[in-house]
Amino acid sequence: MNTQAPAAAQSAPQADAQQPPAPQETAGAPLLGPGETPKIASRDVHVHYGEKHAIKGVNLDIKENEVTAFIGPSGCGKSTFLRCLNRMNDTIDIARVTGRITLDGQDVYDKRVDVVQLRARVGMVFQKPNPFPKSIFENVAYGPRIHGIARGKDEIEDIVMSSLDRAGLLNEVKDYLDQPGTGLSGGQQQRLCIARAIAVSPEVILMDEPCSALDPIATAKIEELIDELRENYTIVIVTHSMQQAARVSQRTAFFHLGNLVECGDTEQIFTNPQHRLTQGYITGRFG
Ligand SMILES: Nc1ncnc2c1ncn2[C@@H]1O[C@H](COP(=O)(O)OP(=O)(O)OP(=O)(O)O)[C@@H](O)[C@H]1O
Repeated sequence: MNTQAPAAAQSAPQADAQQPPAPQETAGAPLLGPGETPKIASRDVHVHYGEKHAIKGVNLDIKENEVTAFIGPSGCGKSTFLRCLNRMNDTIDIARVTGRITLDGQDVYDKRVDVVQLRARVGMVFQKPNPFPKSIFENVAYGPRIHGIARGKDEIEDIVMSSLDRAGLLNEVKDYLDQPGTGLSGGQQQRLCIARAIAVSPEVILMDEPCSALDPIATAKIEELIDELRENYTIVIVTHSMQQAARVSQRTAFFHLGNLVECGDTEQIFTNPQHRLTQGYITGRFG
């Protein structure tokens, strides 16, 4: 597989605002330069749901220890592409993924890949907080137990405490660890889900609109947390909020009708987009 940036992607053309670009015409810098190694690399990735062509030849590199935001109008394929990165689309019968996605250079769609292990390395946090119907402690302990990450009681307890701490939740719940996770507020439940993802030592955390069900205060806490987490994890976030993308991400990828239209430094995308479709979206001309 050719891993060089397509020439058109390097030269960042100005395309017709009415027409979605062909995949090779992605503006900005979707691929890293020579000498830079992506954590995740996608090459010519297409997704079909039956007849529906939802993702059209996406070439994109995701940098390590950065937050990459996926933005774009509803239905443009952000969540579909996110789900390709840890094979969550495998759970959708009619979804067909082609192309190549690598994690640290290894093909995640290789038949020998253990999908359960892959999803431990590339964890996911969903739009609606979805704690298990178990205690706060058990929500976090479950993953390390089934993955055999921790053996003794003390080791499990250490992981639970440090995961809750990293997710910024420990102080609020330390006296109620045996209470049901579902009894927490929405924002706390989402931080519990982040703690649950962290507990299995992922390298990448995918977040699909993690704040859409939360109030502004809970949202601010999650955004702060995302900023702290990027020191140790690679984060990819789908968001409908351009303000959120601008606040939390270092790189932003703009999708439209299944195409990756433009990708670049978040500041550049929001202040000096190269593609007229990106400009139209961020200035609110469509969405
Ligand atoms: N399970 C599915 N079965 C069939 N079609 C689907 C499925 N999931 C998504 N699609 C279609 O694929 C396209 C991309 O959807 P996707 O949810 O990835 O977009 P999105 O940009 O994340 O949208 P939103 O911002 O509204 O969440 C849409 O046309 C959608 O209807």
